[in-house]
Amino acid sequence: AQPGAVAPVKAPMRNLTWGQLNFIHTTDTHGWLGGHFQEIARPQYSGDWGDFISFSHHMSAKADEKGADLLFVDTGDRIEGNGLYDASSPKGLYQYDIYAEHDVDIMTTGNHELYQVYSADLEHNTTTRNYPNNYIASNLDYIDLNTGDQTPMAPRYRKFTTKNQKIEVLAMGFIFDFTGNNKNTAVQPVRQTIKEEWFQKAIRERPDIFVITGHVGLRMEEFGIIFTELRKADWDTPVVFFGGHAHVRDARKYDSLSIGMASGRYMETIGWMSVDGLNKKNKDEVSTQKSVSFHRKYIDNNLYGMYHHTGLNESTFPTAHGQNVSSMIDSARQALKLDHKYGCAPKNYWMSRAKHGSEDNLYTFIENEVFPGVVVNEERKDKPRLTIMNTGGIRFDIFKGPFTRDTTYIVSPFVSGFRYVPDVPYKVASNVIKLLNSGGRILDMVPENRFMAIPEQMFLSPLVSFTEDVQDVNLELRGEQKSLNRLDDEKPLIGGLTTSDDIGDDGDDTIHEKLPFHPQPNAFQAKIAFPPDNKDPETVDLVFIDFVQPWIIPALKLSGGDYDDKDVEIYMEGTFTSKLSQWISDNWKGEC
Ligand SMILES: O=c1ccn([C@@H]2O[C@H](COP(=O)(O)O)[C@@H](O)[C@H]2O)c(=O)[nH]1
Repeated sequence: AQPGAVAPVKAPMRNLTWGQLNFIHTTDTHGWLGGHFQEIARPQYSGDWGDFISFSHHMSAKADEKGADLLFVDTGDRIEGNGLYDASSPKGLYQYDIYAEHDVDIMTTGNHELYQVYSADLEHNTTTRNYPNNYIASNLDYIDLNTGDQTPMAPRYRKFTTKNQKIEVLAMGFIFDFTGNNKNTAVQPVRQTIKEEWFQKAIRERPDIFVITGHVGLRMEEFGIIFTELRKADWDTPVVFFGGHAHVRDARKYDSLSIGMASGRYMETIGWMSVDGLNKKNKDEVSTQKSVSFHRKYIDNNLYGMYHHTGLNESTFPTAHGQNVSSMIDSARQALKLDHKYGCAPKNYWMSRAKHGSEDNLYTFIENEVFPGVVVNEERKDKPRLTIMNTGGIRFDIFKGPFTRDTTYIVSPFVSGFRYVPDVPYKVASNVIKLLNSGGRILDMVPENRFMAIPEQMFLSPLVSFTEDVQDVNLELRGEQKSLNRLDDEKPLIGGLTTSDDIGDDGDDTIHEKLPFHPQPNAFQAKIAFPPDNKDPETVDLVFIDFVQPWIIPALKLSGGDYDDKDVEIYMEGTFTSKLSQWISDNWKGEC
């Protein structure tokens, strides 16, 4: 763990089940290779990439002892969302080398690798080269902007035989039907990919198991499309899907021989999947087992759990390699001055643990405090303005205490700036936020409204429930101190991730108290420089974060405003991220 990391708390644990073929899955790590080592309220996620490397080493040795196999899968979004990636110039200066210390057997791309030309270039020039035999790009091409050449980012699929059990694996790696990628990549919609000759050939290869990985939420349609097509060609080969993107722990049953799992976000979760009863086809050592069983677990990323699952302890667990990687992270953090303090947060501000509109809600805080302080164009400062941002642009809670350079990128990693449409009739402008927050989509050709929201809410499992509308008293203590109605409840449970998936409620390796989860709107809005008499202004400047422009123009049109992209201008210089750290420096000057 990183120096000064919060110590994980002793907690009731569930054990892992091993099978013939086992997987460790990471996804949506978003640069959190240092782990959540300063998060006092949730100490159960404080392991770092070095601990994970030691854990991986011991689990591989265990697999060898058992004569079983263990494969490592990563399903993308390795970047954006933490100072370790975002604070360097250029971005990712330290991230790629630290990440590459881990051996991955099957790797895919996420949407975050593709938003910027620069990061897609790095994926092509660095990550695919770090993992030449493991990176798979079933529906993604790279475009060389100098020559115009379009080639697969990596092989479309991969077939290999495992070390111990000699299981033949056919692996693919997808990204969801993403349209926000930059000009140096091309994403092929999954419905088209399944018609490709290579895909039709691959699904007829009769391996012992298909491993379909992808930066795809399990409740999105893409895996379902692939599964249906695969089953038309092969009705009985087991299939395991590994997904991501939605930032949740989840598992889905496709049929009795198939399962999918997703393993959360931000290095909070290490996914575990074991498969047993595999029938090795056309080989001498034919297994006679007839039914396949799957076991999934969501491992909290901390040393307490890693000791538990490996049977090791503080002195026997760390490997020299793991310790070296922890030091690499520490050195990078020092070089990037990630602990540099901009100010002291006077209290906690929550994205989903508090209702929108309440004083503990982070979006409400930005609406009421930050936007009025920073959204100013000196030449138009007296003009009333509405300022709109999408909730998905804010990535993490703010905790009471130091607000650092790292916190800035954790809360707001993106490079979005402010644009505006000047002098919009108030009747038209004030309708926009209502349309952005309505269900469905504004127009057929723009992405669905929910793509503005936080990933955790974009594709909800029917099993997820929101917190009932109760008084939010002592919110910051909830989940950390309250005990659950358990028979052995002498010790209170620690607040953390609790999962209900298609398999049941026993997926989390650590038993936690459930934390509140309130639904948030797709976008939020601040009214700035409005007339003091509460009268509606005639016209306003409609200011918005550039990410939401694809929704703003159609919403204006639908509200009766005849605007298009040509009417949009830069409102002021600077990104939301830089404005946020400036506001914190100016306003949170206390001691902590
Ligand atoms: O520039 C950006 C990029 C993304 N977002 C928000 O993030 C989600 C996607 O998050 P994942 O981590 O890929 O799941 C996107 O839908 C937006 O809500 C953003 O605001 N700005």
